[in-house]
Amino acid sequence: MSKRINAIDLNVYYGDFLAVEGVNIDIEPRSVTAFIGPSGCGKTTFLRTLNRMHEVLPGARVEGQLLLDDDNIYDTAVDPVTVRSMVGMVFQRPNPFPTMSIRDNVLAGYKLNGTRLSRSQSDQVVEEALKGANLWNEVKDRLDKPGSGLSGGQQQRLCIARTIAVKPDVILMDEPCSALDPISTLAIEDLINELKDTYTVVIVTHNMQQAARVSEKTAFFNIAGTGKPGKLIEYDETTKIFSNPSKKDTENYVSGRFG
Ligand SMILES: Nc1ncnc2c1ncn2[C@@H]1O[C@H](COP(=O)(O)OP(=O)(O)OP(=O)(O)O)[C@@H](O)[C@H]1O
Repeated sequence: MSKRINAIDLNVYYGDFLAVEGVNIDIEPRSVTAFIGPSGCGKTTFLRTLNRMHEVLPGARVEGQLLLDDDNIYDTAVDPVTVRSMVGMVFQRPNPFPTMSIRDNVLAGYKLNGTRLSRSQSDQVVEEALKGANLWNEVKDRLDKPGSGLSGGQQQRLCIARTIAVKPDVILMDEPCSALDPISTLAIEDLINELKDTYTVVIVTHNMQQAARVSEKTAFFNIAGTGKPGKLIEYDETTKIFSNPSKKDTENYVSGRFG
């Protein structure tokens, strides 16, 4: 279920603009890895290369290799749609399909990839995914009501249920709590802590306390100036990054001296 991610000499472009340069990183399965760094250093751009979402933009491309266990997801024979079913993504703003019921939101991945489930199979998928996202007890009596009727934090957990319903190997989260209140944020952080028992979780966050709370490893990205590419500066145990980083830039950033 959970897979190792290994980026080798990864360069990421928007047209001619090299946005992220030369990333080498080995992300462990069944763990939470946080990406931190100042605005514009390429955290989101790099995250979106991990499930080939980057290339949906015209002119956007990637050089280098991205291995999921031993398979390069950028191999010409690999279908990006398959990659996206193995590597799910949760976005900054909860984005349930507003007119769909809670139940249909959870099942959306199956509908999109054309998998037909019997009523009892789909009941089981819905219950398991909502339990996995710590949302079942709150919604089990209103599964046929629209997903848009939930609170922001519940909607984000519904999006996580939708992601885990298709049984991915990796879950990418791009600032999943930035639109949420502190209580909902804590619920998502607790959930992330549980998800790592089953999945490889990678989270972009601006909140350093959050990175410290949820992740085992942290990757610090930085940018030398406007128009320059973002680079991975330091990648280590989260406790080391926050207490005794090896690089001066990391220390300046985590101690709040810039960014
Ligand atoms: N669609 C795009 N087209 C062209 N350039 C882009 C696009 N999206 C991002 N960029 C550029 O790529 C670089 C990295 O941006 P990215 O959003 O990945 O940074 P980030 O570290 O996630 O920033 P933030 O913390 O502000 O979200 C920036 O210079 C940005 O302007």
